[in-house]
Amino acid sequence: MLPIINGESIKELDQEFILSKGILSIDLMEEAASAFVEWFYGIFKDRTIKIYIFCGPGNNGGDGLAIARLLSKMGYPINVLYLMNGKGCSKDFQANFKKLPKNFIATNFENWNRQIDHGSIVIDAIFGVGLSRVLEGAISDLIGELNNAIATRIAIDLPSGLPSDSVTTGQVFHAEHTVTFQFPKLSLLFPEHIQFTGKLHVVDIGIEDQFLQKFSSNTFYIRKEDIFSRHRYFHRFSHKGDFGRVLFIGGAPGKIGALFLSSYAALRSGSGLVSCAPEFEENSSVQIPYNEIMLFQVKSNTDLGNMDAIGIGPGWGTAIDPDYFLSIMVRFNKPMVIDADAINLLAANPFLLKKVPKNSILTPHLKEFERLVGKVSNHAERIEKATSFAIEYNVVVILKGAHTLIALPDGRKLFNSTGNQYMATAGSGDVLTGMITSFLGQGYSPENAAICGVFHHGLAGELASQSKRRGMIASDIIEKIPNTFIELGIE
Ligand SMILES: NC(=O)C1=CN([C@@H]2O[C@H](COP(=O)(O)OP(=O)(O)OC[C@H]3O[C@@H](n4cnc5c(N)ncnc54)[C@H](OP(=O)(O)O)[C@@H]3O)[C@@H](O)[C@H]2O)[C@H](O)CC1
Ligand SMILES: [K+]
Repeated sequence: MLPIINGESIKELDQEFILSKGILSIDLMEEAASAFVEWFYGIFKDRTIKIYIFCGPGNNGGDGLAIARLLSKMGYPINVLYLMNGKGCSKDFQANFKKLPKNFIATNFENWNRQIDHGSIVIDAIFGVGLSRVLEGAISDLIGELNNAIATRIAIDLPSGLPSDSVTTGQVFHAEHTVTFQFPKLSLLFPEHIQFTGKLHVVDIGIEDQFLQKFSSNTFYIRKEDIFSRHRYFHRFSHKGDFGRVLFIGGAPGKIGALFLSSYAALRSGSGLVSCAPEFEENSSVQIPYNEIMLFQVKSNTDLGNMDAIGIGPGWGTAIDPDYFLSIMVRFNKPMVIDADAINLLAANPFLLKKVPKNSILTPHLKEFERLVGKVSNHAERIEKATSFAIEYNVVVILKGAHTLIALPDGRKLFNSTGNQYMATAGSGDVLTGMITSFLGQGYSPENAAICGVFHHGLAGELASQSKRRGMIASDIIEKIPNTFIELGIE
């Protein structure tokens, strides 16, 4: 997985990397600029579009100058506006400034006529990971102006004003696209920063994962290439029992749809045998809308041990006796997936928390999470609380949202890269519970079930939204689960 390095260690990382490769820091800057330009040309093919590049005094500004040179060579009309500070500019900024072609328009921003043509592109190369304080005065005003311009805004590495690892308190550039180098900076993954980050693109500048690993051992970004090896593979003699026997418990009257969504998602994720136990009076008649799903009675059936995995909570309601939940955990006594009303039950009855089977997977949305751990004021605090909760109770915590966080019991934090805003729809979480439970039942470790479940869920949402956009519903996500296996080459 791709390590995420904190802002303070990035300078040290760059130094060590260039030393180990026998290259100069300006070579790495050139690599970064080329990676940006390759991304840029993939999207903005019209070479008559006017581009303004705002360059700060440090290496982020140096990137901007190198990009200006490369884009101008390709024929794009470029305007460079540079900002000096009292201490002068970085060495690589100066070197790239000298490399600008002779006929190039580069203006000190103090002499700028403050005009941005409508429909042009504004590239923010003012500050990156070297931001040392909140923006003030003329720079803050400039960012405010750029945010009001009728233009497409693109940030290089980080939107200016955004600290790398914490929540911002000041003025920040509002990017439509952020193109970040090698790995996402942590703050780009915070939901409160989505308005600044826009669409996030991570571009490779040639620093290998093994090299990055030396600078971060506990925070990672999950990419497509991390998934293949985490799956189990079956052969033509595999029996339906090999694909797991899973049970879903939940679905009180009026909320039974949640239980069916989880169950159906498990079938589409490859489970061999799927049963569901709705919270109805025993022997009352319940119509299951899918022929492949069996009905199961939990209360009269003492033996839960022949289930490979249990997903509990979707639509369970608020009237559940905590001792009943306890009896299920004790009878099953293996990792289970705990969601929705089952999480609320844990929060309301802390004695139950200590009884949760080790390595179980909890999948709270942000409100359910607060019920478990108390109020949190921002995402940085939420990440810390999820991590300590996972360690304390020896469970996997999946904090659902943009860039879903998987907090593992050994303290590692994994951020997901798939999914989009259209997935914020009723039942989307129930689908995720179904998928994770399915993988757990197919014999995956809790860690791999969580990673594969979260990644495939986001990918299924991306695929479904291609034709459905904001009209996408949870069942559409389920229908695309099989395509995610095809897309990733999973047998
Ligand atoms: N491996 C990589 O990821 C690479 C990254 N590159 C790019 O380099 C930047 C980081 O460059 P750095 O020079 O360390 O920092 P910045 O350019 O972001 O900013 C430093 C200058 O900005 C001044 N500063 C900082 N905060 C403020 C502020 N609030 N107001 C005014 N001025 C500010 C700072 O001045 P100080 O007074 O704080 O010293 C510096 O002058 C990274 O983000 C990438 O874009 C490389 O190109 C290649 C590899
Ligand atoms: K920037």
